[in-house]
Amino acid sequence: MRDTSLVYPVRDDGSILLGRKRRGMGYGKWNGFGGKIEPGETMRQCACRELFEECGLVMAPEKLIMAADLYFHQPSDPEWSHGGIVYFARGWEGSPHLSDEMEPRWFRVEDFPYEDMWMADKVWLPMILSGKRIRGTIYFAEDGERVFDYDFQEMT
Ligand SMILES: COc1nc(N)nc2c1ncn2[C@H]1C[C@H](O)[C@@H](COP(=O)(O)OP(=O)(O)OP(=O)(O)O)O1
Repeated sequence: MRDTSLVYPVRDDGSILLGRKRRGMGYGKWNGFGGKIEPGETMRQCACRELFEECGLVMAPEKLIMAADLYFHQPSDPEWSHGGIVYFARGWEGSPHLSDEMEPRWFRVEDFPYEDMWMADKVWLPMILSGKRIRGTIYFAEDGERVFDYDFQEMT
């Protein structure tokens, strides 16, 4: 699969915008906003395009804050495996709205709905929410859901 972007907008009070996926990969799960990179785009441009398409927020690519460089690896299915660059966003324009792809809602970090998110999020999201910048690989089982291993390094 092509590499992907994933953006978590953060308000001044620390709450974070998640979206419940309304179609496609991760259907029904709460996640950040993002998608597959298109030819000719940088990953930052991809992240801002997807953020706008999925909830209407307008963000300048250079203002995104990179938080993680991940590889979602399913050894049994190389076609599924893909990279994911994760950003925080602050200082966007506009207000989030429902789209064909996402139902947006603000969450306090302590109220994150991990039971309705990708299982692996429980492992790496708390690291970046605590201010670490990480690079690493998450090894998924054949179902593309369960996690059987992971390996992260902190980026300096
Ligand atoms: C497998 O682990 C994952 N965890 C999390 N938290 N997010 C993930 C994982 N794998 C993919 N994602 C993210 C990356 C993207 O933001 C979306 C998937 O993007 P999608 O397939 O919807 O990409 P689009 O380009 O929007 O797709 P179409 O235009 O083809 O519908 O999930």
